[in-house]
Amino acid sequence: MNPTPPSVPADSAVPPSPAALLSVRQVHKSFGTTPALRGIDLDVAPGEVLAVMGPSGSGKSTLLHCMAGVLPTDRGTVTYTRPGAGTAPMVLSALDEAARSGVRLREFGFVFQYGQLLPELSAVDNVTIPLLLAGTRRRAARSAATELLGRLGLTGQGEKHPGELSGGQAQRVAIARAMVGAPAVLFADEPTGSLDSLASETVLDLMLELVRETGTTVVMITHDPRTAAYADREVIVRDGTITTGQAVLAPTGGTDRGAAA
Ligand SMILES: Nc1ncnc2c1ncn2[C@@H]1O[C@H](COP(=O)(O)OP(=O)(O)OP(=O)(O)O)[C@@H](O)[C@H]1O
Repeated sequence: MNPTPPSVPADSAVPPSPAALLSVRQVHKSFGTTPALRGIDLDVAPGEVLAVMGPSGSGKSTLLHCMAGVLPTDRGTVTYTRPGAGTAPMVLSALDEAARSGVRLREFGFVFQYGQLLPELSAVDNVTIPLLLAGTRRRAARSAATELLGRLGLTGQGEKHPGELSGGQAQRVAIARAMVGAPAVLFADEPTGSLDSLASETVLDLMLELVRETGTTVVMITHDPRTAAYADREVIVRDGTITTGQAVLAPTGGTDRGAAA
């Protein structure tokens, strides 16, 4: 991979933040004639848990997909700086699909609301998939997957298939699968949206404990204020722009709640 040096988009007043792990500047994205994002500026600090809230259709999932390099942007930049000393920022939005896909595989984990586990595989086999794709040997992959499932409260459940698990257990398997490759960023789109409040609490408690321990940065979409309360910071997207919350890090790299929009 050849990291591209960050550049300042012509229509952005604020350059990408050097303190951010992900720095979004003036991102626009339309589907045909439907504008989904209309000039988003957003930073995510390393190790931060960010909640993205907003009404249905406001652009949250599109934003997450642009930040994660799933979707190309129409305009603006998404700059990603891999954690660790001396790593050069890369303009993710300037990479082609193959290069973005490589970054996603190596650096990012994903959890969605539904349907992300392969029903014909056991829980442990679902979790081993990313490791096997990355070239880990089967025995080591199974051992890592079993340990992580245990860490998420699923000791002894590894041989069950997704259809034999409760919704909360299945989401914990999905989190294990997203986290087993030690991603730098976990992107979660309504990770507990299909669960009742008790199961949701268990899943969030375990997920947050794990990401805090590993220092994983989290970008989490949610409609639920109780879920957003788990985050360090919250922004609200309306009509394709961020209308509430501190979107851009203070120049020192810290949070500056006084600068909230
Ligand atoms: N693949 C697509 N094709 C066409 N329009 C799309 C597509 N994806 C999103 N849109 C449109 O873009 C806008 C933003 O959608 P998006 O899914 O990002 O919103 P959201 O805030 O995540 O909504 P929800 O909370 O309901 O999931 C909406 O008008 C939506 O209809």
